[in-house]
Amino acid sequence: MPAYKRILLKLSGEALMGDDAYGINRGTIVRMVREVQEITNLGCEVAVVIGGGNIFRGVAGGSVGMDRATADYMGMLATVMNSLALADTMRQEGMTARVMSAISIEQVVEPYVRPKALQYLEEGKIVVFAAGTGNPFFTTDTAAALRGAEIGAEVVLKATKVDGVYSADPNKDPTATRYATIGFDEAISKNLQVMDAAAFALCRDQKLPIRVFSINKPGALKRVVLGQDEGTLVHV
Ligand SMILES: Nc1ncnc2c1ncn2[C@@H]1O[C@H](COP(=O)(O)OP(=O)(O)O)[C@@H](O)[C@H]1O
Ligand SMILES: O=c1ccn([C@@H]2O[C@H](COP(=O)(O)OP(=O)(O)O)[C@@H](O)[C@H]2O)c(=O)[nH]1
Repeated sequence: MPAYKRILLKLSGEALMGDDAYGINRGTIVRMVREVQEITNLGCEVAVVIGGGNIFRGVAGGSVGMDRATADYMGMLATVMNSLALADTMRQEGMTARVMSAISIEQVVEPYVRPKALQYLEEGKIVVFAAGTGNPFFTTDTAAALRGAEIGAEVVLKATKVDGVYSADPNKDPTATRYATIGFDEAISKNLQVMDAAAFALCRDQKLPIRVFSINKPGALKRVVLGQDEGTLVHV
């Protein structure tokens, strides 16, 4: 029995590269999709937000002198590409997915319309939310928090390159230790960078818990959905 009826899964765009230098690694995307299939088979309704860092990050564009908002729109378009790739891989694996975009690009994907997204979820289809929040200066983590709240998800699952929330960035500080659970207020006040403060604050206000876990650990997503101890729970 899954611990959750409806979840919002945030997949790292950057992790899609696998061991490649950029872009979408075939083996990696297929593996991610099969893990999602396992949890839909458990009877879980799944909505997905995927990042774009494997193709373009607004902060990176901004740092080389590009207009930040323009760079962010490029980042949002990168998430549309990843969303299309993800939904197509789902189709190949026998699942039904629908991509909905926060920015209108109607010849390519349908626009985000909340009641329609809810309908798809009730029909057992996987909904992939593309283009983040549709606004520059935000991230796909914020989009995950926003859409998670909108669809009434019971939890936001952040599948990322680290296996949880640490006391400091574990890639920079080898003495950092992992939290089993942490409150939103503590995560925000300690300025833990695993997710941006806007995403944390939105989830805190909506009482929507977040679980952070490794995207590279086989079976971790299923363990999380079954309510087993995995990664870090960020709670109210
Ligand atoms: N306190 C922390 N705990 C865990 N990871 C952290 C922390 N601070 C910074 N990080 C970094 O945050 C990264 C995950 O965030 P991000 O780059 O936004 O991932 P994603 O591609 O999943 O959106 C990790 O790879 C890690 O290096
Ligand atoms: O609501 C949003 C979501 C995303 N982005 C842009 O899209 C990029 C890709 O998303 P993100 O960095 O969150 O992807 P990930 O970390 O998962 O690879 C971001 O850097 C932003 O430039 C944005 O401007 N608004």
